Amino acid sequence: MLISSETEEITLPSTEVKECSTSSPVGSNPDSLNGLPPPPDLPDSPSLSTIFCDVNVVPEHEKSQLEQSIHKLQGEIAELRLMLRSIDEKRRETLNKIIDIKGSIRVFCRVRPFLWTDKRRTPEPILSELDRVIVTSSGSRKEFGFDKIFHQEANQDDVFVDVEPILRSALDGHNVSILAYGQTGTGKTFTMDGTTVQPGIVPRALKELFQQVSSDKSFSYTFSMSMLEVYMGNLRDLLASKPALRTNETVSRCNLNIQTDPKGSVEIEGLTQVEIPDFAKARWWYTKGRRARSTSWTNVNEASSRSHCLTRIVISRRGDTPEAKPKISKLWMVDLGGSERLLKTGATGQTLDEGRAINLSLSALGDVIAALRRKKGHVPYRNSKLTQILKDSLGVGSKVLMLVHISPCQEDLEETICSLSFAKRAKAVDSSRGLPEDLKKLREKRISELEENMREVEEECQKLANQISKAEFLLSENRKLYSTAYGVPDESAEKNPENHEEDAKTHVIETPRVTQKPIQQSIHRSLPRFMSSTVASRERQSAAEKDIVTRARTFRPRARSSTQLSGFQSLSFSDNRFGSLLRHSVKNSRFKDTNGPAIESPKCNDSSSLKTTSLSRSKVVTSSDPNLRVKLGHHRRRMSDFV
Ligand SMILES: Nc1ncnc2c1ncn2[C@@H]1O[C@H](COP(=O)(O)OP(=O)(O)OP(=O)(O)O)[C@@H](O)[C@H]1O
Repeated sequence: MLISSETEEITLPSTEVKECSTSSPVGSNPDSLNGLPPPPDLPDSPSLSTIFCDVNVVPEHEKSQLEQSIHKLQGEIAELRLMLRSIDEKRRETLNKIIDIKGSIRVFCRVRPFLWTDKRRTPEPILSELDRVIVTSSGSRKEFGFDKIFHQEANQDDVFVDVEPILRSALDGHNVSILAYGQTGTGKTFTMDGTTVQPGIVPRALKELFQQVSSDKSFSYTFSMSMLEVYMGNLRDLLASKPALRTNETVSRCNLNIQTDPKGSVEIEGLTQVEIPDFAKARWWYTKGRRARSTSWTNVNEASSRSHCLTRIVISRRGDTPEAKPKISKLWMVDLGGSERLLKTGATGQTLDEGRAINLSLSALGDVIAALRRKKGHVPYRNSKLTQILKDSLGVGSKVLMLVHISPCQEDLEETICSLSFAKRAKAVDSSRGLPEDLKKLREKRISELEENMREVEEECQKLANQISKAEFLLSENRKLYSTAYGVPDESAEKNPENHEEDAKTHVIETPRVTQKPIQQSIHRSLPRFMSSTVASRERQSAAEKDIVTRARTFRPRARSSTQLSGFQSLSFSDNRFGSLLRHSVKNSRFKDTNGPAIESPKCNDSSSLKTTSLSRSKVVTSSDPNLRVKLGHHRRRMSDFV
């Protein structure tokens, strides 16, 4: 009768009588599901047809046939989902095994190519091989081993290929940290943010997350994003709505508190957390955060280049049943502050303080990672704000990826050796290096077996996902038809959240702050006592806030500028899996193309940030150290690449 997977495709206005097919409803034929042609690119599929009939001539027995078909399809979809869930479970276990064998803390090294400003000398001091870097300095030779090395010619794609599996882990429910470490100017920001034409890890990861969940039929996911900066031991919210300058809010957003609950989960009080329903919204917020960082850098002088910039994606994964508790995981992507040797730069005053703060926190990070790697009992998380924030995403059950960046230049050699030594410490012990040859071979063999296994399971998952997509399409067409023919409202369409306008809104969730008076009482009621701030800690906080205001005033710019980043405008990754199916069949689909303009999100609440003004490019460098001044000037030029 109405829609068949067997008849030729005929699409007619819904209520006109053109033809009545005598074939059975969609899905009632066993071939309609099991013999589905992969993948379900529906517009080109010859097996589907849409034939609309006049309701007045539809015989009663066909109504029940259609009902049966709908019922059957529902059952088949449920069954397929169950199968997919169990195969997906296998996939997750396999991936976890691979990551565990390779090491849950992986350290990669990326060697920056020579820039036109570099003085190139031969012979070059750095030689990078497959899994080691050899440094030759004044006749001595040092070797540093890594899990992976990206040579000077490696591009952003090459790097992302090795980052991708850890993102899958984040979707599977593990907390994940991706950290870019290295001397100033070695390419940390390039690796994490990238440029318009060469997007880095963060924009690619955002795109990839949405792509991966669009094909995941066994769970539903929601993402939310936060961005913050750690400057001189203080936390600054980068996604907070822009308050008027000099208000208390400006100050309070500069010093957020970190809380840990009894289960060890870390939360940052008052930190803005925005829902990101799609990639377009995600990149809008990310651009906003990046802009806030560069603004702070111009307003409070070198702040952002002398700070750690952290992007957090909170992933909430739900199963089929609404009553099941969602699994929450965190993905941190961190552009660490540049590691400098202060004696060498001869920094003084503010610059010295900043350098010290960064070095202290980096060394605390190194201590934590080394302790975790050695599986030592005590892990010194409390030694810096950075490690306190990342506590639940560095430890047991988490996956850590550190990308150490080095310069290829002779004049940076000492810094390079420091960075490589840091990496060596972080990767000490738990590595295949030092293992006997036969054990190494066994390990490699096991990894390739698991990877092969993983590929098979992924193919299986993909097949099932395709079948579910097809079955869902058939179901929705049958439902539509039923509703048109018999005047019964299509309940599933009403329930579908994709049809809800509300879904398009951006929700800003803010973790409550204990320092805000009206919220304070409820916090005291809801938080365990040990998590509430004490009088002493509040005093410390208000002293720190005053300090920040003083610093901000001291460093008020002579010419204020703001940089508008448009790093994503030319991003275009293709989702070739279901794109055409959904473009043609499902309105308002979550698969829809997200390559919209970068700074455009009319649905976002913060209208102020939508204004794009003509921005001054003048930048002031006020470092107390002449050497550093040159470096920072250089850095600013690099920052302006994003303008
Ligand atoms: N792999 C690369 N390919 C091409 N250019 C690169 C690469 N890595 C870095 N660069 C260039 O080198 C310069 C310095 O890079 P970047 O600003 O990312 O360094 P950084 O380590 O983040 O510095 P800072 O610590 O000061 O923030 C930039 O102009 C960047 O475009």
